[in-house]
Amino acid sequence: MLSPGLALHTDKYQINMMYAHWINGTHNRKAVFEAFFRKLPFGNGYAVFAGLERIVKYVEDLRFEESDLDYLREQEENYDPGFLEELRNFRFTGTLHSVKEGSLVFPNEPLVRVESRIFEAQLMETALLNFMNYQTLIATKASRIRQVAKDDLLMEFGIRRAQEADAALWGTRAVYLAGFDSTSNMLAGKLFGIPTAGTHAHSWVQSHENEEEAFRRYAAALPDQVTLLVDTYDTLGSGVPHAINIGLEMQRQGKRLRAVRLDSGDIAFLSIKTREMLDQAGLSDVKIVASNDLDEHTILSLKVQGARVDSWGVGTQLITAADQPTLGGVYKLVAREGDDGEYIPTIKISANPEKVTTPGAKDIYRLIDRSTGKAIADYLCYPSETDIQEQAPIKLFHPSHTYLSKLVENYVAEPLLVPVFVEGKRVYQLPDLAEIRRHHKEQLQMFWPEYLRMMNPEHYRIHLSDQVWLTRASLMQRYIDKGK
Ligand SMILES: Nc1ncnc2c1ncn2[C@@H]1O[C@H](COP(=O)(O)OP(=O)(O)OP(=O)(O)O)[C@@H](O)[C@H]1O
Ligand SMILES: O=P(O)(O)OC[C@H]1O[C@H](OP(=O)(O)OP(=O)(O)O)[C@H](O)[C@@H]1O
Ligand SMILES: O=C(O)c1cccnc1
Repeated sequence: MLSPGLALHTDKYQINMMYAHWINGTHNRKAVFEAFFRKLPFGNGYAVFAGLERIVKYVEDLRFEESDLDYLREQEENYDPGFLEELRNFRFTGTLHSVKEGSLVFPNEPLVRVESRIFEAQLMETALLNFMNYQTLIATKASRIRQVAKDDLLMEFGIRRAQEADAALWGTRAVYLAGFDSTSNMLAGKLFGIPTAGTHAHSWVQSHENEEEAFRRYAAALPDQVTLLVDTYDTLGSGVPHAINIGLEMQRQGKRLRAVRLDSGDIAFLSIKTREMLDQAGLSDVKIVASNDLDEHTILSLKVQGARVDSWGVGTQLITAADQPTLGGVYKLVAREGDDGEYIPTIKISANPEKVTTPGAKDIYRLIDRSTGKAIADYLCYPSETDIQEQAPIKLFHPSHTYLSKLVENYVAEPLLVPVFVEGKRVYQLPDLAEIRRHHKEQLQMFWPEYLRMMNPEHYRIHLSDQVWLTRASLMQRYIDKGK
């Protein structure tokens, strides 16, 4: 949105491979790639998928502009002019499936599946991962904060500390879809319809001779939304008493001081004292906002300490995912078109068993217990496998200790991947943010609290169908034998 023309928002090696495919005449061969991550961030029990709206817009607008072609021509003299002509006509003509934004997702399950000419699918890897990795990470962080804040108001304050403008904008959207109430980011408010909220800075107080007068003038200017920042000089000695004076003046005028904001010092102690002072002055309806480098850990700790905070302003730690600044999602080739037009499953072998990919284009289903309405496990199978769609009893087995299994019978199987583009045409209506937020809430209700807790959550299982497991095992064996 901020940066038009994203065809070159890619790594050079993608263009190199596109060129090599074109030279070899394999560029029109079909391929299937799947995007997934291997490890949950922040030690959380789930991640919140986000980034689809950005991906959809990217795919729809994916064109090489004349200036892109000029640049490529300058960069690489060896490029055949025919290749650049091919790029000039580049459009996404493939099929893309994706998980819906706001869904709870887990390691090693396909979140986005791209089936198209390898020429197209290869180019898209970089941008698609860039959008999915960042937005999913930030939505997950925000969802964690929502879990500990319970029903308190949550305001996003991060724009100034974000990794530049696009991150502030799309990060804010991710934060909102995962349950924050508002943002201070006006551009995000305008572009995405996110409610905006704000207090005032220390500079407002510093730009006046005295604090009380600064508060009075601010209240006079914006009487319907007054939150006064009380820590510029001395929170309990001057800030809160001055705010109380203004609150009482407003009361006499039939108006209401909304809140005071604490932005330094011991927030537990200061909020408890501030609450007492406000209550004693007859201002029980004035709320307390806290900010200052907060995250889910400090908020939880403050709640345990009995802090009397009604609303939290969270910036730096959230918008930068400071404790884990990347998700590490990958995009792997899982099938390629053979000479006869049939798909051949592909594998990437690794010494680390966790990094061996799962071959073949896969669907993913969430199995929901009919009697409790709660998720049992996610299930990966090939689209050709119909037992899951027919809700037949299904055997779930441990991927490495396959003798450990259980039969699941009374379940509903909800497909997680929905078609977004089919043969180049968008078939998915992007939901608005209100709907995505609703969907995220419904998803949370579908999981037992054990999976949602912030610390040491239960491990939610992803199971492979027999066929997927057998294909993976036989391909691994084939490559191990070849290596001997
Ligand atoms: N009672 C508390 N328990 C745990 N953490 C707290 C408590 N009160 C505040 N914090 C957190 O501790 C950190 C204190 O930050 P810092 O050391 O910058 O102090 P400060 O009081 O903000 O000082 P400054 O005036 O320089 O802003 C912040 O992350 C804040 O959210
Ligand atoms: O700490 P965060 O979670 O990132 O929340 C945003 C911070 O940004 C502001 O501070 P800053 O010092 O930039 O400006 P100020 O003078 O308005 O306090 C605000 O007062 C918060 O402390
Ligand atoms: O509105 C606020 O209080 C605010 C906004 C951005 C950053 N810090 C605070």
